[in-house]
Amino acid sequence: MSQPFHAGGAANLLDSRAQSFGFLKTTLAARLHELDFTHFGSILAVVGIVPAAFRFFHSAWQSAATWVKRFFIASVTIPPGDPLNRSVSSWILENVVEPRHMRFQTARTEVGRDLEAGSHLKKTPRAVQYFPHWRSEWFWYGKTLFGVSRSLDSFTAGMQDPTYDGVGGEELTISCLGLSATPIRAFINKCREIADSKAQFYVIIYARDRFGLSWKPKYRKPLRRLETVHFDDKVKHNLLSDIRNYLDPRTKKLYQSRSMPYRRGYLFYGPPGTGKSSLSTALAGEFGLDLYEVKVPSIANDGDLEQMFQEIPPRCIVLLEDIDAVWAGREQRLERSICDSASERSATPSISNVTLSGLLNVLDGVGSQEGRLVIMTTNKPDQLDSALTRPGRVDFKLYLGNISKASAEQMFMRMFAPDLLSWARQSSEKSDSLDEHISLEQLRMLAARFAAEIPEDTFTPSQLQGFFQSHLNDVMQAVSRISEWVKQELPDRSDRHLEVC
Ligand SMILES: Nc1ncnc2c1ncn2[C@@H]1O[C@H](COP(=O)(O)OP(=O)(O)OP(=O)(O)O)[C@@H](O)[C@H]1O
Repeated sequence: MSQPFHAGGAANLLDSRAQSFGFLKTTLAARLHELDFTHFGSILAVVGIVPAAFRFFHSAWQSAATWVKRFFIASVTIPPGDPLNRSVSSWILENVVEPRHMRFQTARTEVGRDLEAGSHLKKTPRAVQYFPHWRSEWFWYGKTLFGVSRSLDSFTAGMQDPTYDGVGGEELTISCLGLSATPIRAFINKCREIADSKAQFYVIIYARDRFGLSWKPKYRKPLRRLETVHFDDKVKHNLLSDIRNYLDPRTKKLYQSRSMPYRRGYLFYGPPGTGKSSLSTALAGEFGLDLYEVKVPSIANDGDLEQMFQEIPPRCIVLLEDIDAVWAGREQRLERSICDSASERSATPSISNVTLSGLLNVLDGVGSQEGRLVIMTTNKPDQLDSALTRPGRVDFKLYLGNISKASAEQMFMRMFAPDLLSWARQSSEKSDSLDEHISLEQLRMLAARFAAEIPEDTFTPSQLQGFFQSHLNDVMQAVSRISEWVKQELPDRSDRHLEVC
């Protein structure tokens, strides 16, 4: 049943509201009567003066700061992208910015890393990276107070490049109180020493930035020891002594005193997956050199190539990978891009306008720099122009081929020997399981048994690496399954060979 409507209740409510408004009205009227309007004038005058006073103090502060800067502050500015910038920025991040737990941060989705927690899901959530958003900081180093400021103009643009890790890409200015920049130089040197001592465990690979305007450190790869790249020991020894001799400062003087250009070129050739790139990176680590990756097909013209080479420092490795592919198929690609419709054309990979003579010119032309080590790699050495491989441009040719029995044995030891340590630890914890673990001597015997199954010069090292990847957890299984794997792979190889023919 519906409730009856009581008009009396509503009327009471209206009455009580009317009473309270009346009370407010009378109180306000009484207060306004008491007010002296001359006070309003003073309040307005004070309020009007505040901005003017603020402007005055602000400009006084700025002039004082400029004056102090001019006479009492020394500063050093480091341009963005310079390796020194990275060294100093890393120190400041680690020792000043991160401990202060900045409240302002920049976040972006990390490329190439998924959150492991979600790996059971079909669509794995991607990890998020956070970067402190700092502009200027003060800090003590020893007994000196330093200031550091960072120009953030390029920071947001740099963040759009997934390979940029937020370190070293912005102009830095370090300052300190005093009339000399010596304390800043000492500080910068210290940062460099620390960075160098850390970098000895990494190879830094430089590549052109997205716009092709400057060199940027693209990857920091953990050092790969030369022992992990398997090929003929004698050839390896010759290669190493050749490079060691070239990098010796006495060789430079000898070359210069005899008016010979101080350059050395290397050509690594052989089938795909035989270690040409791996060897280049391992050599950079062995000799403590940075590696500059030159991708000729993505360079617009000879002028850009020349500019790139001019910006490469003298002591480093310049790597030109798959050099045969640069001009191969260019005619077909050109034809295709002329015939294709506009939309299809935009999807066609860009065609390099770099000419062979442009490349020869940067390698050993009149204006080319000296002291570098140029490595070219190719799968098809016979397709290279003889001008590119003549002595002076290529001084050492190295063939990397299929794996030998000896190298297969070394590879086996490399795959399983690191486990010896953990086996030893486990066996000391559980004395009853001692028999299950293998000694170094036993492992050597297994390696010999394994290598005996591998036909000489038949499989590429990367093929064998693929086999190890699926048997890493069980050394005995690796030995027992290898003959079966060889049988499986061999017919495949002959089929493929027939197809190619
Ligand atoms: N000689 C080798 N010793 C050890 N590992 C090797 C060797 N050759 C290849 N590998 C392994 O195989 C993989 C591919 O090697 P890499 O890229 O160096 O070969 P590549 O000859 O440069 O191939 P491509 O010509 O296709 O560029 C790497 O993971 C590497 O560890």
